[in-house]
Amino acid sequence: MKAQSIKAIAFDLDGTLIDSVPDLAAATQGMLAELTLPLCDENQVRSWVGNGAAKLVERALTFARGEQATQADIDAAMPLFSRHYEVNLQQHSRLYDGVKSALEQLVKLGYQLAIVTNKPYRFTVPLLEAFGIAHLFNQVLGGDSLEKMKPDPLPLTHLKQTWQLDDEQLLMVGDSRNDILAAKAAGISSIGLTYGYNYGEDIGLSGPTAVCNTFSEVLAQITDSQIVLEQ
Ligand SMILES: O=C(O)COP(=O)(O)O
Ligand SMILES: [Mg+2]
Repeated sequence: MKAQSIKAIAFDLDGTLIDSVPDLAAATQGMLAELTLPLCDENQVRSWVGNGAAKLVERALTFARGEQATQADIDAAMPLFSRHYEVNLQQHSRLYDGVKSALEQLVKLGYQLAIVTNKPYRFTVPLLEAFGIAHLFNQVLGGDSLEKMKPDPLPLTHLKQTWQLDDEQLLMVGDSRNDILAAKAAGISSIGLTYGYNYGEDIGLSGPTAVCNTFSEVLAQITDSQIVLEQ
């Protein structure tokens, strides 16, 4: 499959465009403190991100209680986490280097861009707006926008249907095995980034079509006609 056939790109958010762990960690700490449970550290939170906010809360509670959190625990803690996170979405988070200019360049070149994140939708749009990149995306899918989230292919197959794209016309770019697994299950190519969060695991082990170390390399991969993405 050639890079030239790509028309649309689905970007993951946390660990791909935005280093969001500092604020996710602060919200997790705030939640644990309110529940008078032992606190965790930022590195632990980094290893818990990837399957949406409810899963992060479940992993934090399981750690703090020393036993598997029940659904009732999670349901009770979720509003606390959400309250802390929504007022501090971008206190300490930052866009990774080169992200904004590369996205602007891709839009200029005529690519359609989407966000396909496992983060709940209500946190996703304000975060994109806060960083001044919301207008660059034609579609934003949060982890709760459809019935299933990554690694299920549903958000990507939904995008293919909505935009009437063939498999080789859509590319997924992400930092987690969930992004790569979703892309594979949807039958599309993927670029795996090495700098994000992937449960401490090498993204190459998930078998993305290509691996990039920086966001600028992603732009080069997509726009450099020399480079062929082999499916
Ligand atoms: O919220 C998460 O757990 C991960 O979000 P992401 O899919 O944007 O990496
Ligand atoms: Mg991610």
